Amino acid sequence: MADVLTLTGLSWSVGGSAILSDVDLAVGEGEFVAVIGPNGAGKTSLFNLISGLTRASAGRIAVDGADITGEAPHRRARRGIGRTFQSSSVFPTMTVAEHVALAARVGKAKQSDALERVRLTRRAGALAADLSHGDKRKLELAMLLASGAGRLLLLDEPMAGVASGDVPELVAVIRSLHRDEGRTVLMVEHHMEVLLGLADRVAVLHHGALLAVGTPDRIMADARVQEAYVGEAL
Ligand SMILES: Nc1ncnc2c1ncn2[C@@H]1O[C@H](COP(=O)(O)OP(=O)(O)OP(=O)(O)O)[C@@H](O)[C@H]1O
Repeated sequence: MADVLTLTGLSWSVGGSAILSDVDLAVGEGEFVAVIGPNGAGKTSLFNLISGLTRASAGRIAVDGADITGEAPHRRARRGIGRTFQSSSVFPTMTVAEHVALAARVGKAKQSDALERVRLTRRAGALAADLSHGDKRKLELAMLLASGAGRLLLLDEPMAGVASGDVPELVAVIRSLHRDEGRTVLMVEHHMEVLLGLADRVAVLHHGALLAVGTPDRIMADARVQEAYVGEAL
């Protein structure tokens, strides 16, 4: 399995504070890696570095072996890096179909079946403002697919704010993008029960450093991980 994403000694400091320190992680083609860690561990900061929103202070980010550490976000998107954010980013007064059409135009990719693949076709004519949180998440995924930036998906807490009854369907959509379409996924998620059925490996961040990487079962049984989560549910 070739590595799609390779992080080497990746570090990020702000105003003299080290937020991420010396992170080494290789993600294989088609792999699903969950990123967990207590609040403030640096999970979103890691995604910001990979997607190019912030620049690394030290270390290297490579995609398919090419160094992209200093590359602009839009060039990373062209390499297939697609990212979602903790809070939904949709335009309330545009319909679902208009969102996907816009994403397809930006990316010059085919709009085709993006809505079908995220199971949102029946809401094509709805205004984004009228969607449930779960459907907004699906729309964001459809936009990534339509834009062509979905070979390496960075999903930042996609279940946040989603009604518990809608979680299984969203998990099924994400699983299908990974298993059926072979997309590589890096996903921040707090709920281990969600990750157990999805992730090949779990990477644990703690105080900006990578504490452990392993299968979900091994990570749940890891005493160092349990210690890092003292006072928080794992
Ligand atoms: N632009 C910034 N300037 C200063 N400090 C920052 C900045 N961005 C993040 N931080 C700090 O870096 C640390 C890591 O933040 P980050 O959002 O990456 O954590 P997280 O693991 O995603 O947390 P959560 O689970 O709460 O979303 C926090 O202490 C945060 O306050």
